[in-house]
Amino acid sequence: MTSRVFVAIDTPDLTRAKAMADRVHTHVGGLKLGLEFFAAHGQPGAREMAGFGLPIFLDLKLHDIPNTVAKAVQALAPLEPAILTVHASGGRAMLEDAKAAAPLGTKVIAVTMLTSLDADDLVATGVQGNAHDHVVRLAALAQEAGVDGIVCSGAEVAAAKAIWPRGFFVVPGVRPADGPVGDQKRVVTPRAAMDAGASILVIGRPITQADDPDAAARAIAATL
Ligand SMILES: O=c1ccn([C@@H]2O[C@H](COP(=O)(O)O)[C@@H](O)[C@H]2O)c(=O)[nH]1
Repeated sequence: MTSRVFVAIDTPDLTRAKAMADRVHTHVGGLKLGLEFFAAHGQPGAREMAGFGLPIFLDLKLHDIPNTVAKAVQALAPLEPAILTVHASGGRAMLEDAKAAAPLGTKVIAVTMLTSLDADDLVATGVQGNAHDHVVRLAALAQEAGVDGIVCSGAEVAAAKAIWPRGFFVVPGVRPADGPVGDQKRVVTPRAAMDAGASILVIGRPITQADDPDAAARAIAATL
């Protein structure tokens, strides 16, 4: 079965990105390219990474007025990414326009509450309620807007799936038991995220910063 792990290739160094993808590409289901990589290498870099033959997840977390996001999605369309992210908090019209502008084969996925945030961060940013309530509220908005799914932590995925059984659930903030969490605050293990209903997992540093990235990717796959 194809792996449900997308490895986050978070580096501005194209040579390093390609070397990492080369090492792990037989143990993962896709490559996630985010702001760090795309800011450095843009569409030509994404095309080079597509050469590994794995689905490309463009994690650009677009967040602007509807017209600007729709035009950005149109500009990205030639890459035909398997997955493209926007921020759910951009609002319903922005989500609708992003989905309308995306190629048919691209899943548009709305980021709800970043996994690097916790309850205190919600208070500090003026958001009412806890992480669970915030994620479920934004999942409902994303579903109504017609996008394909959401990004949330493994702690909320079961609740989001309960209101959106056919949604596609992307779970980052994944850490093998007792691994360093770094800047992530809402973390779960790969197994727990899958058991809770994740469609795919996004895993970066536990693989890419391991002494032996292929062994780390294989070890994670073995727990799923
Ligand atoms: O809420 C979110 C949304 C996206 N991410 C991205 O996932 C990876 C996680 O990397 P790790 O090294 O496994 O922490 C990274 O590219 C983030 O931009 C997220 O972590 N949380």
